Amino acid sequence: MTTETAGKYLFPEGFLWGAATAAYQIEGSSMADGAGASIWDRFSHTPGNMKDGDTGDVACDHYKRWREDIQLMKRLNLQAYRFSVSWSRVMPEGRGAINPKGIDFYDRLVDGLLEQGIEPLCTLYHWDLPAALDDRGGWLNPDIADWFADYGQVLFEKFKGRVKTWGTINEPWVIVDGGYLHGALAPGHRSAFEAMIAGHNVLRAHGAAVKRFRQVGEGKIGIVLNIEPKYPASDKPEDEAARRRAEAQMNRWFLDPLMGRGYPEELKDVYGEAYREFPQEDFDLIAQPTDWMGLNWYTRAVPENAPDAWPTRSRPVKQVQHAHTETGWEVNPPALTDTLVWLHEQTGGKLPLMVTENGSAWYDPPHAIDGRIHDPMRVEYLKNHLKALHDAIGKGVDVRGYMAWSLLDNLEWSLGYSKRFGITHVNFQTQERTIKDSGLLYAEVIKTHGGVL
Ligand SMILES: OC[C@H]1ONC[C@@H](O)[C@@H]1O
Repeated sequence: MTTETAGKYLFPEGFLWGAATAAYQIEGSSMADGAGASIWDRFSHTPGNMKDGDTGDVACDHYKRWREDIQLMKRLNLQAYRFSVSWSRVMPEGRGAINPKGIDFYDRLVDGLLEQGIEPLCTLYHWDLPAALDDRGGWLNPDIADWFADYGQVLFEKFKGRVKTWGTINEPWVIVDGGYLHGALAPGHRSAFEAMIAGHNVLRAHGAAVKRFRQVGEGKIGIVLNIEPKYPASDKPEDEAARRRAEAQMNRWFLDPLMGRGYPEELKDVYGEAYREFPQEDFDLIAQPTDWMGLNWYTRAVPENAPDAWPTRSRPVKQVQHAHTETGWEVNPPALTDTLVWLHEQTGGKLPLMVTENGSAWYDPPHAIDGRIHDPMRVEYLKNHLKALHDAIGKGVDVRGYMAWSLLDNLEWSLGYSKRFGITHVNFQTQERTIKDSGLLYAEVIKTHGGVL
C-alpha cells in the first residue's frame, strides 16, 4: 500500500473473495473409482495434442489432496471457492447410472468447504464432456440439452441447501471456437458448420439446465462467459468493421442470444454458408432469465482488417508498448473496467455480475526457493486488475465477487503444465504447494477488504 491510496480501494460490504479451478485441470485420477473417460482423457492421450505430452492423469492430485487444499484456501482467507464437477466422474456414461464414489468426492469436498466457512460455487460444465456422449455426437447432438439438464438435476438435488450459487457452462465460446472451429481443444474438430451447431446446442443445454433448476433446484444460477474487448487498430472504416466482426464472433455470439437478442448480425458475414437459422423456441429456451452472470477476463485485443484471417477476417495487432504474459496476452487493466461497464449495459444493468476468473501466467521456477515463490509480475497484475475492478464498481457496475484464476498452478489445457496461473505454486515432481507472493498479497487484500491496495 502507498500512503496516497490508503483505503481508496475498499470493496463493498459482502463482496465475495475467492479463487477458481476446474476439474480436469487439477483433480487427476480422472478414471478412478468408476469414473468414465472424458473427451479430455482422449484428447490429452492423443499424441501431438498436448505440449510436452502432458495429460490430466495426475495434474495437482487434488482428487486425493482436497483436504490439504481446503486448508490452503483457509490460509489464503478465501471466502468462496469456484470449482467444476467432472460430469463423467458422476455419470460415467454421461446419462443414466450415477457413480456413487464419483459423486461422493464432491459431497465430501462441499461439506469440507462448508465446515471451513468457504462458500462453494459450482460449475456444472468446464469442458470435460463424457466421452460416451461424444460418441453420440456430443455438442453436435441436439439431445445433449436434455442429457445436460438430467446431469444438472442430479447435482441440484444432491447439493440442495449446500451449494447456493451455480454456473451452468464455463466459456461457451472457448468450448466451440477451440473444440469445433479451430480444433486446438477437445474434441479437436475444425468446421464452421459444426461450430454453429455446437454453439447453439451449448446455449440450449444452458437453457434446459436453468429450466430444470427452477423445477428442482435452490439458490441462484447463471452462465460464465469469457469476454475479450476489441479495440480497432486504427480509425479506418475497414478496421472498425473488422473489430465488429471479431466482437460478434467472440463476445456477442453467446451473449446476445442469452439476452434474448438472437445471434448478432455480423455472424452471418463471419460464417457465410455455415451460418444457420434456428427455431424461435430454441431462442426462448436460451434466453431463460438467470440470477447472475460470470465474467472470465484476462486481456483485450486490437484487431485490424485481415481478409485472409479465417473466419473473422480480422487479426489482433500486438501492442508492443504494454507488458505481455507468458500466454502472450497484453496486460491492460483499464480494459477490464471497460468490459465490466460494457457488460453491465449489455445485460440491462439488472444482472448481478461476478468476475469468475482473472489472473496471469508468468514464469515461476519448478520448485520453491527458501520456501518462497516471488512472482512480482503476478503481484502487479493482481493489484492493478483489482483496482480496475474497483473502478468499475465506482462507475455503478453491480459486481458481487472476484475469483482469482487460479488457486493452484494446473494443466493449462493443450499448453500442459508449461503455463503457471496459480497464486499457489505446485511442484509437479512432489505435489508440494507453496503460496506465492501473489497469494500472500491476495490473503491480505481479502483480510482488509481491499484496504491494502
Ligand atoms: O486460460 C486461462 C483459463 O481461462 N479460462 C478457462 C480456464 O480453464 C483456463 O485455464
